[in-house]
Amino acid sequence: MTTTTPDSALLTHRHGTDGDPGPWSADELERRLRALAAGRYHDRHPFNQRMHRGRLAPAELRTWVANRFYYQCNIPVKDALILSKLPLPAQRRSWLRRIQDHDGHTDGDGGIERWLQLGEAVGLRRAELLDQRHLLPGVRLAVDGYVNFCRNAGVLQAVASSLTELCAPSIMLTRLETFPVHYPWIKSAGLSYFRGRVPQGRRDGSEALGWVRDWARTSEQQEQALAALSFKCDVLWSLLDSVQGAAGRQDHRSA
Ligand SMILES: O=C(O)c1cc(C(=O)O)c2c(n1)C(=O)C(=O)c1cc(C(=O)O)[nH]c1-2
Repeated sequence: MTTTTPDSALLTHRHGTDGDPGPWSADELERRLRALAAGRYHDRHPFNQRMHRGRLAPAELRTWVANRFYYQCNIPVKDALILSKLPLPAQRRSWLRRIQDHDGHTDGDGGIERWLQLGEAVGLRRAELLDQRHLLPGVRLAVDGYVNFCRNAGVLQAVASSLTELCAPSIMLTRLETFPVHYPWIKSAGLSYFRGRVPQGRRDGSEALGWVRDWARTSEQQEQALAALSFKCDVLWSLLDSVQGAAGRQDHRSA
């Protein structure tokens, strides 16, 4: 079992007077959101670290790809829930792009299709991903937890929970650099999901950050935004804890 770095100081510590600390400036809120994400992001998880150092066996990579598929499938679902909470046409138009990025405009494109191609490149048949036969209970719980969070939370918290995307482009670039070196058996075409997410993640992360800066004006709202991001870091971390646990059991069987 691995744990995330506790960072309750980021959630609570304020400089103020007379017991009424007052809200942070938008820049200070952004600094705290970025610091929280940088300290708790799943690029620090031992499973991702092993992946990026080329230490995963093909079966472990397949377990990760098959399980992450459930996350991929649910991203547009949670984005539809968020879209339904956005009050303005321009905001909904903009958020709609995220759903299209994953679902595509036709059957043959979009992020979910590209993840299926990644699956094929690591040796998984499409049917194996689509029928969820490899889905681990802990991964289902973590992803369903994220979707339900976005269903039940207010729009500020739901949008703030997507802010892990501030860190996602860099993890995509790490995979694009390290996979060809460490896993040359994976065809380059299979990595197109990661290529596509670099500009998409940058665009989405900065849009969501701008909205959160704008909306989180009170101390309570700012703390809600930080707590939402903290929760999302836990979702990603738990997902990898489950995948790592299953990979350990695979090792045990083959030992
Ligand atoms: O592979 C990753 O490490 C990673 C992380 C994240 C993230 O940080 O939430 C996302 C993605 N990938 C991703 O591909 C993606 O489409 C995505 C959408 C979101 C979101 O919360 O809206 N996060 C992520």
